[in-house]
Amino acid sequence: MARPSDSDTNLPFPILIGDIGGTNARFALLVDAFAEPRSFPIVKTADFANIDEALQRSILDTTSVQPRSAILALAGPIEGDEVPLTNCPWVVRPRDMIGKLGFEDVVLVNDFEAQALAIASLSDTDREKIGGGGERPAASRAVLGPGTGLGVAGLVHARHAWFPVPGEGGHVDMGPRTERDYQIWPFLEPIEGRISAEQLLCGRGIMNIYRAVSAADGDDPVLATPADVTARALAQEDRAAIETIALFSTYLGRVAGDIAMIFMAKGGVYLAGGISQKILPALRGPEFRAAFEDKAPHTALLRSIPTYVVTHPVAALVGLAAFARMPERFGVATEGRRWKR
Ligand SMILES: Nc1ncnc2c1ncn2[C@@H]1O[C@H](COP(=O)(O)OP(=O)(O)OP(=O)(O)O)[C@@H](O)[C@H]1O
Repeated sequence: MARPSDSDTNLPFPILIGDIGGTNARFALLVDAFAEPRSFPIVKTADFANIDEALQRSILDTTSVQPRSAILALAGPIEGDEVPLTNCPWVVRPRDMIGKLGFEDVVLVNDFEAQALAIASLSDTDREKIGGGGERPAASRAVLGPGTGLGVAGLVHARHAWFPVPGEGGHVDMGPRTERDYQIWPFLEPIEGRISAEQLLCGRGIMNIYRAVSAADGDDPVLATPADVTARALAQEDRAAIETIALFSTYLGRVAGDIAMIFMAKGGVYLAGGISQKILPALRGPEFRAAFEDKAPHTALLRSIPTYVVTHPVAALVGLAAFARMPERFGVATEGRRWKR
């Protein structure tokens, strides 16, 4: 009978690792602690009725290696034996994975916990530095990821290990600060009266800012998707789109600076999520870093903190692979989220 276990011992290889978001699921297989991860094509969650079918058809049917355990990062809170995903109809049932797919051991973690694991070990080829001082290898770090939503996590170094600290930091309050903010704010769409960071800093947030900029100027919004807005902005073709992405960069810098102060993240603040990579040229501009540093009385502190855009295409899998190989390097508690045969 599969039961949640509180044991923190190593998982048996081969280990399947997976990062399952609202839109895409990315998987890789670790045959042993030393081999390079074998990756599989990214699958669309909408193409499969459930995760078991996706694993069977896109992984298990395509390899002779039978994974003995799985570590899956999920976009959603992990509670109980049935875990529904945010923004996707899949429900992950570890007991079914053990009973039907041949796994002996299944661990579930939060998707931003996996992003935090990743930033412990990304090399310079997997990140681009956007300002700030030098590296401090043992200092705390933080990661923010604008994508379908806004994920946030800290990464604390203690007792020779890295401890990921996932939370709901994407839902902190945002307020107007500049004169232009005060013009735009009345037109932003709130949730129950509140403008949270996630109302601005995700795909939906790009549209929220774009429509508010247009409304504040008395213009009709003509662009329909976040990709349209960023494409026009990066091509310097549309005034409202250009301002939208400049404001997005400013607001992302403000929140990133706040998160840096909360975690005292002298080791750096990392921007993950699909959108950071897509607007990288804009993040290299002055707005992001200026807003990040504009934190009197702590301007000098913030100036010293490096910021990075994560450029690795599947960073969460890098984090999960590092954890699978050397769990003792990380303070990841598996109580209540590990199931064994
Ligand atoms: N070129 C683009 N510029 C800005 N935003 C974009 C662009 N293309 C897609 N988006 C938006 O990015 C969001 C998806 O982000 P991302 O790719 O990080 O997904 P995610 O949250 O990791 O999702 P998942 O892991 O569920 O697939 C969507 O809101 C989408 O509208």
